[in-house]
Amino acid sequence: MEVAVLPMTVPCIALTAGLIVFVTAWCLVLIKRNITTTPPCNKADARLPPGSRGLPIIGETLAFFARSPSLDLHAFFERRRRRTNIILEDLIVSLDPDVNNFVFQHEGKLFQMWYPDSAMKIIGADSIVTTLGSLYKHIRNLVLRFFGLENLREALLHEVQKTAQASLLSWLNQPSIEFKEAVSSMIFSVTAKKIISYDSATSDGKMWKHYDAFTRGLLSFPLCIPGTAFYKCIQGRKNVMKMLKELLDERRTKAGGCPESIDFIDVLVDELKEEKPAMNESTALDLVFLLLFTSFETTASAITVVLTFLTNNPKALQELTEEHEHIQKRKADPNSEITWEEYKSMKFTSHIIHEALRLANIAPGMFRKATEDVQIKGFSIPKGSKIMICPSAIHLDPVVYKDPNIFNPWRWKDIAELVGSASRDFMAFGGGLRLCVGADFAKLQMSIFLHCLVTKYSWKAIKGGTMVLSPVLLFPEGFHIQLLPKA
Ligand code: HEM
Repeated sequence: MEVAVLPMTVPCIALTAGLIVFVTAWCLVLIKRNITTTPPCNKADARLPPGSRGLPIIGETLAFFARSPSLDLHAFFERRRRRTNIILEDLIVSLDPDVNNFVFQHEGKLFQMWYPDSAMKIIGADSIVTTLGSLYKHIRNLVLRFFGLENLREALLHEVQKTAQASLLSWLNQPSIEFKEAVSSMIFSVTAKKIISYDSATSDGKMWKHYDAFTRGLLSFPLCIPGTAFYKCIQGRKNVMKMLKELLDERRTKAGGCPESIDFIDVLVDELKEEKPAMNESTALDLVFLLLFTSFETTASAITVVLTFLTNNPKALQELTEEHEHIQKRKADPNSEITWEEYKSMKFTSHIIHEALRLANIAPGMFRKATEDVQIKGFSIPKGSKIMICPSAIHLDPVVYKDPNIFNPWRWKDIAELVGSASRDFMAFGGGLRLCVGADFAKLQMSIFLHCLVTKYSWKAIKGGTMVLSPVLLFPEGFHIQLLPKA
């Protein structure tokens, strides 16, 4: 057993897969795949997790950031998986599924969400991430009014389908499109319409441009001086926030619109107008900023991963296509929209999505803080310790998933259907109380997009498509494809 204390700069995909954050922190790395189960111990007997300090100042930063040329477990984690090795002071990196599960199960009691200050600078100091207790529940319910199952069924199913069809058609005559960029913009137009009534056809594209600058800078070195990508990222956020503030002020002075055209920002304006508002303006604006961002960046990455796997797996593509052609054939009117029941019948599609998310580990780390002294498996985690939960350890565990590095959507046929998008062995959307609020929406968008794609089109890979972990998922050369009409 050893203790690893790492002063390091940690990039993490914070909330969702898209929230890539640079963090400068002193970290203790706890990583342990095979911690021996010890009998319940007295607090006095419990040991701090073992590990080792890295180099002075930089700790194990370089190893953590090193680019891994595949989706296999990142070398930084793999090395530690074989050791009994926990954290210590500020950051415990947990690769242990029992510990991960324990933390999720005790959310709000023994642990609470925590992200480092530098991450909060990017996602907003008053974001949903920092909210706790009844305010958190209130905000989560507000978000679910727009992105929960009822609204998915009543409104978003239709809107997602319409947008996917129009986007695919617009890509058809182009010699090459960078797929992730194109999908990001498509998704942004759906979610931004719901959140701020953004109309991609009439907009001047400024907000999308600022978000784009923000996203590109997220993976850069956090040096905030003019000219650097990180500086542009921060400027991108400032510009978006300015636009959102102007929009909020404008809506405040307007009389209420008709119920059908109410968007998320209208709901927030009503909240702020209350005599004792549950949230303040800053919380409202940070929420809108985060929702807009997470909703497109994460899902676009996920769809790109799916397309990459399908390109290299003709058998999976064929079974997927058959599933959707079957749905199409059973329709009385082939041009009618996908119904909720048809969407729910897309079983193989959901296997593809879960398999891609399992392998891609779009959100490689989730951060929590211990609010009490906690004993887990014979180790002591002192109150105030910060923990990074790493789902890739379980997603790539050969005991849980046979041949874990192989894309095998068929394995999901033997796995019990997930209740609420997560299980002890599947944490792509997190777990516990803080489970991703957009999980159902993301899966719906992916499924409907795939339906529209495989029933009408085929594609040819032109360039790129390589996926690497750094430790966040990257497409260093993008993924350029040509969309073709189906033969
Ligand atoms: C494939 C797509 C997505 C993935 C892989 C993903 C992943 C995640 C993960 C792992 C978390 C938990 C973070 C933590 O526990 O620290 C999370 C939280 C969150 N996600 Fe997603 N997400 C996706 C799509 C979306 C979408 C479409 C939305 C917006 C509609 C969204 C909004 C959020 C929000 C607001 C939270 C914070 C929830 C809370 O604190 O309770 N995500 N996501």
